[in-house]
Amino acid sequence: MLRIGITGGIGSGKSVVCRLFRVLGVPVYDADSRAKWVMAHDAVLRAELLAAFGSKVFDTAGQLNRTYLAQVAFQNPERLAQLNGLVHPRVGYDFEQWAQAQQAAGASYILKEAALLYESGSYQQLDRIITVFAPQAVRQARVLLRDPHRTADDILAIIGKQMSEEEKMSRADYVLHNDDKHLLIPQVLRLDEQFRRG
Ligand SMILES: CC(C)(COP(=O)(O)OP(=O)(O)OC[C@H]1O[C@@H](n2cnc3c(N)ncnc32)[C@H](O)[C@@H]1O)[C@@H](O)C(=O)NCCC(=O)NCCS
Ligand SMILES: Nc1ncnc2c1ncn2[C@@H]1O[C@H](COP(=O)(O)OP(=O)(O)OP(=O)(O)O)[C@@H](O)[C@H]1O
Repeated sequence: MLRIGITGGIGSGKSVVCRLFRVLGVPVYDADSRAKWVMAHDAVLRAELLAAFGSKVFDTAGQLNRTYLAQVAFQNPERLAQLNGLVHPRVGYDFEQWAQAQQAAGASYILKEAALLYESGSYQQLDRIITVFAPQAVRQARVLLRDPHRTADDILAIIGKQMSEEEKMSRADYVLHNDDKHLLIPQVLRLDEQFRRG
């Protein structure tokens, strides 16, 4: 069973691409949302987050306070490194369990979607990597529409914390162009055919 990673900067269109693969029946692991699930449910990690970031990290209902954590982490490189250091190993473990279950169920290949595949080191758990590319101006415009609570400055701060698109593309095995000039579906179908062949 091939393990394929899919990455790209904020707003590049990873989730949209993964939705297409899901329609084709491919199991997809969404690292960003699994990270949030693990942060909310893993008792050891919750205690570590509380110790590192204080009581505001969870709200009165015990839910992860994402707005607070985004403010702290995306504005301060040391705090972000600390957060990543706590969360990424747990997500790596969670992915490994999930991948083994998919293999046992007979999947021909699986996808792992993550904004930080290279930065977190999790590319090492994968056989091949796809980078989804869109120009920065397009990504910013898309995220402003998708996330009304984020300002242009918030988006720039997040972009500044991610590896450049050029570097991600040069390291990837495949690049999907998700600007307004290329059709996405034919690019996804070509890759799906290739991965099913093994
Ligand atoms: C700080 C948190 C709580 C903010 O949550 P919020 O819902 O506001 O934002 P969201 O998760 O949708 O992130 C927005 C975008 O920022 C980027 N991003 C997320 N985490 C990181 C990070 N650690 N470093 C750089 N960029 C990041 C991604 O492109 C992401 O899609 C959340 O991003 C988080 O828990 N991050 C740490 C865990 C992590 O690294 N997740 C990503 C891969 S496992
Ligand atoms: N080809 C496209 N045409 C129009 N809108 C698009 C296209 N691709 C993505 N979008 C829109 O742009 C926004 C960002 O896409 P998406 O959420 O898939 O990005 P992402 O790479 O998963 O971002 P993040 O790293 O923030 O999770 C979404 O609202 C999505 O619907």
